[in-house]
Amino acid sequence: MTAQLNPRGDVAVLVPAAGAGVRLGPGAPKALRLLGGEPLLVHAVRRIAAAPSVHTIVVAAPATEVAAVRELLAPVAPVLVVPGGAERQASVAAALAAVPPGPDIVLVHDAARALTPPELVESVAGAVRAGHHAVIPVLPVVDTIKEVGAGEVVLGTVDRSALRAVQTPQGFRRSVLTAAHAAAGDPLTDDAGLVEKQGVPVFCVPGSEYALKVTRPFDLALAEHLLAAGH
Ligand SMILES: Nc1ccn([C@@H]2O[C@H](COP(=O)(O)OP(=O)(O)OP(=O)(O)O)[C@@H](O)[C@H]2O)c(=O)n1
Ligand SMILES: C[C@](O)(CO)[C@H](O)COP(=O)(O)O
Repeated sequence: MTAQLNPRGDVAVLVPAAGAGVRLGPGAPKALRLLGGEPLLVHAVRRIAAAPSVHTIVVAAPATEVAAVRELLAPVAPVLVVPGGAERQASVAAALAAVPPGPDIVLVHDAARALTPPELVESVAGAVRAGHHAVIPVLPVVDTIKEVGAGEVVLGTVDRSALRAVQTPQGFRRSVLTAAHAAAGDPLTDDAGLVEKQGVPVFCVPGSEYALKVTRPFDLALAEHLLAAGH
């Protein structure tokens, strides 16, 4: 099977899926844990593949699970699978290195955001296509945010009007993401952070509540409800 989805598409999506899922508790690597009877990664890839602009999907799998992940995803969508690294950033770099010639837009999307709608993939890619070299989906921060010091004593209340909670997929001109990873130092938690360090402006688009990251057991329970409700 070719690893290409839409040959006219201009978007490659990298899916870091090599994390352990420590915060979710003991079990299989998080991307392989079940949501509605199917691994999180299957849900994520199915939704990415439904986005019409997507040309190629590259999954960074846990190193010991590469063959199993290829087999798992074969009936879902044509994908390339590479071994991930010890940090998310290394997993993204490995997937980026495997993108074939062609796509000029690269999105990076956590397998853990399993219910992300295809429309968000399209809106992030569309903003890159429109001229923004780096694009992130964001949500407003809904809670009051406190800065806390030693002994759990509040130091102050943070002005949250300028704060945003950041999701994936994050989208980039391919050359911009490649240069940012080539220059990367200590691992950061997201790719936009690397691009910011290069002085490239990062543009925000509205995120989606359904793009929640399954991080803790509560998130998985919430995702189960959303899936059962048809998302
Ligand atoms: N070495 C790593 C670490 C993380 N990821 C991926 O990056 C995404 C976001 O990471 P997170 O949700 O924090 O996953 P984990 O690192 O698995 O979580 P934890 O810190 O609880 O172990 C996930 O899809 C995860 O599989 C990865 O590909 N390679
Ligand atoms: C990339 C990310 O999902 C954006 O919210 C997030 O930064 C991943 O961070 P984590 O600490 O590895 O969950």
